[in-house]
Amino acid sequence: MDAELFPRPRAQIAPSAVHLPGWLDAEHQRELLDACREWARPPAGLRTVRTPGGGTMTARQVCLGWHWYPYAYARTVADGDGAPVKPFPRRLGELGRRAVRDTLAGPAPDYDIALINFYDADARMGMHRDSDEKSDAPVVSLSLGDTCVFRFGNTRTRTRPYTDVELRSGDLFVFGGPSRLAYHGVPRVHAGTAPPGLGLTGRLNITLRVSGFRHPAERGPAAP
Ligand SMILES: O=C(O)CCC(=O)C(=O)O
Ligand SMILES: [Fe+2]
Repeated sequence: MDAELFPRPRAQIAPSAVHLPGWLDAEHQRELLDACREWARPPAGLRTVRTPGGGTMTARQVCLGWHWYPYAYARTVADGDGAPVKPFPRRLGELGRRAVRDTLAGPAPDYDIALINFYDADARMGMHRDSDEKSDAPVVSLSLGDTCVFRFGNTRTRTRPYTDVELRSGDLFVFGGPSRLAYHGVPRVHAGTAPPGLGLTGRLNITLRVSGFRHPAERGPAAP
């Protein structure tokens, strides 16, 4: 990571919601970026997500382990090329458990879902809750590339009170416990702020979740 004039401290943003700046060093960021480039390739690669209202999400996405689409999970890219979702890599599970150990007390979860979002300079993500899982295990979020504004709110409304946090390349954000279902979003990406040595134009976010699914029927509505 680039040397910083003032180190950014760890911060608790809400109960059981922790921001750990610079958690991944430059080498781990590059390794994760290389892996994301592989995962983004077809089949079951990076895609534009269409919402039921006829809109599209501006962040493009690829899923590992379980395929998320608005608003359920499937084993195949039910809203895309129909290919089986790529497996959830063991090393992401280890990374997720380490992330939780370094931020929150409590058991180390068995992660089985990764959502990888790619943001170009104009991409955003509206305020939403990660509520399609059947587990209250903490969500782990890793950022690579351009800095963004991550808005972390409350469990009741999409609006205030919320806290705007700057997430930079290598930062970790974990939210669980009473904040697991808090609304959050990305109102802004600062173009051209990625570390020069990383080799990424734009921003990648890797979100790890526990599905809690035991039976296929538990994953939500049937595929379209
Ligand atoms: O890009 C981010 O930092 C947030 C992503 C997110 O909230 C999600 O994928 O559900
Ligand atoms: Fe989310």
